[in-house]
Amino acid sequence: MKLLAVKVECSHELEDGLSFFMQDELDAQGIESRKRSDFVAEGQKHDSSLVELDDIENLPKDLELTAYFDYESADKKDLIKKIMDKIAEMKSYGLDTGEVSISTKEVADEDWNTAWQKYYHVIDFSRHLAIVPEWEDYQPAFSDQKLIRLDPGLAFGTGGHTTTQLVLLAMERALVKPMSVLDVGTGSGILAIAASKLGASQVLGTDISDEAVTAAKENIALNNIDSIDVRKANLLKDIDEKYDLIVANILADILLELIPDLDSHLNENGKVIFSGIDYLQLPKIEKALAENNFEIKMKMQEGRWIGLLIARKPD
Ligand SMILES: C[S@@+](CC[C@H](N)C(=O)[O-])C[C@H]1O[C@@H](n2cnc3c(N)ncnc32)[C@H](O)[C@@H]1O
Repeated sequence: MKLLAVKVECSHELEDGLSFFMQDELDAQGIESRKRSDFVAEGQKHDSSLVELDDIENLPKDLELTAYFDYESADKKDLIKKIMDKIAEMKSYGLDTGEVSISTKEVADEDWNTAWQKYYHVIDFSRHLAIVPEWEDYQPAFSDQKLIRLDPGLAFGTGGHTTTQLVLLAMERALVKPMSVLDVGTGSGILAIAASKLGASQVLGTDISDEAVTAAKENIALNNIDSIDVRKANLLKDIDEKYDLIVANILADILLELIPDLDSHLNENGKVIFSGIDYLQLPKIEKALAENNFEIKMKMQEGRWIGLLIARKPD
């Protein structure tokens, strides 16, 4: 599928309002935000940093928001006009817009998937887990720290993205015994592999994308694990089994489709971990969960991303 990428360079003061507008009113399929201040903060971390400042090409002047639209149905001129009008409206509220420029380009879907993966180094994520690119050496900080070896290829999931890390954190909390785990939207397979390394008894990873299924299988083999299956599937359709833990790091609108099918795929006392939720989209997810008899046991936020640990409401 071809995508139209619309890049808006402006002041960081517009980030929330403009992201919300492009996602909710212009129907962007995804939004990537590059903010100078984030890179500077990452660059100041010690040697476990996810991003080396010196490696960054085209460090943004302030904020770069890139929204991705379906190429076939997008009307480029109309989108630009609506974005410019919105920026003018935000200026009239007294926001500093900075120096605004808008550019567009056509990209293959894969370019979007790999956009996160440019700066990929060892991530010594926690006491229990480190994520190690296939081509790098790493000496575990603890003798029993588990290594997730990865070559994400074209699939999403290097471990560097906040949304993935929120699931890893919640999984460390939730996996208190050898559980069966379903990883919906497995991408590179990172969460399925992490679940297995954290002691899951049996894991299924699914994805709608052929590239992801291939990448996940390769990464599972790289980690010498034989208790993980990978299957192409659209959310929970065509999945018959029940699981103790279901994890899904997918954008909020797709999670909304998944919620009604959760109950029939969860064992008794089963748990669910969601990530990929922009904080502006959280109310929709909270409402849908409540309507389907689920409650939020733990809520995590990093930047604008929300991760949730969820369970059935008690009877
Ligand atoms: C944000 S990535 C998450 C990858 C990995 N699990 C992680 O946490 O880093 C979302 C993944 O969901 C997959 N996906 C999107 N829509 C889907 C659907 N309807 N059913 C299954 N997978 C889907 C995408 O192909 C992509 O690999």
